Amino acid sequence: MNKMGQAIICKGLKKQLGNFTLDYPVFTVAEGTVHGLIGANGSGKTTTLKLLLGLLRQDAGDVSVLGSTNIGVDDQARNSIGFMVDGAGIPSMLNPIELGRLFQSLYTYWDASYYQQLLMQFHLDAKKPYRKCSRGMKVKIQLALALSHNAKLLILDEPTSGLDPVSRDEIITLLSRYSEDENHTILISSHITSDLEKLCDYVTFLEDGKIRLSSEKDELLERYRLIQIPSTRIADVEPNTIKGRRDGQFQSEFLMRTEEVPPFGEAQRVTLEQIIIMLSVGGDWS
Ligand SMILES: Nc1ncnc2c1ncn2[C@@H]1O[C@H](COP(=O)(O)OP(=O)(O)OP(=O)(O)O)[C@@H](O)[C@H]1O
Repeated sequence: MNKMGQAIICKGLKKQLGNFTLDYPVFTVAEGTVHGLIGANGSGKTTTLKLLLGLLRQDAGDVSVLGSTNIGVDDQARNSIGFMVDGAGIPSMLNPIELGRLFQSLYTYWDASYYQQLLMQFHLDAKKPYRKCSRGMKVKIQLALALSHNAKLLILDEPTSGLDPVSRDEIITLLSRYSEDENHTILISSHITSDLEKLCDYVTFLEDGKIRLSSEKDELLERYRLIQIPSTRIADVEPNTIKGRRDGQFQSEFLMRTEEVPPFGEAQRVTLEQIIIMLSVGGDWS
């Protein structure tokens, strides 16, 4: 992992869309890392990625992606970024072969044979127009297009959503392989936390347009433990140490900082999903 610089830097980023306000004092993605954006529906993941790609214009603040502050008009930056967001940039009447030709004309370093290989690997019908493809097929076509011009940075919105388990695993493996090159960076949004747990070095949790937590994944998984406490011992737990809780009839399950686990509690390791659920339902993010 190369932590020489930042592939993405946002400062004072603000965007208002109807009643929704996105507000990030600071958000960064380190070069050579895989960074996951997690958040409930409507928390601002797609809006974030569109702002980074210049598909939306911010109301305030600075965005720098691979050193460019305006990637919409910066050819070099555009060549270095592969993205999939909401089917943006895909003329839906074209089939995968025609899309390949179009992208070849747009990207300097287009790798036609790798694109062909991905179409075959994904079992895609190269002659079926994009608009007639299933949701899963569309995701795969977008991924094949994003991965075939030797991009240094991938910005991917929900690349595994709508895919069957085998296809999801295939995509995770493909992205893992891509990330082995220390010059490659991925920013990926998803609500499938198990996918992000496999893939990411860093995770950022969004809630209602705000960054609640941004951390190295392994550090985060070490930071918390789940504890089962019988109802009879709950009064012995210092309330400030309970970061999240789920109460059952005879016992409660607490999310606690690892160093604050009481000696009478049986501590278990947590998954990213458990951390999010426990913190999101009235938990203490501090
Ligand atoms: N053009 C728009 N006009 C008004 N509100 C918008 C517009 N685009 C997005 N929003 C609102 O901004 C909020 C954030 O939307 P966004 O698509 O970024 O969320 P998300 O985290 O990607 O959600 P999901 O997981 O459902 O894809 C939502 O409340 C959405 O309704």
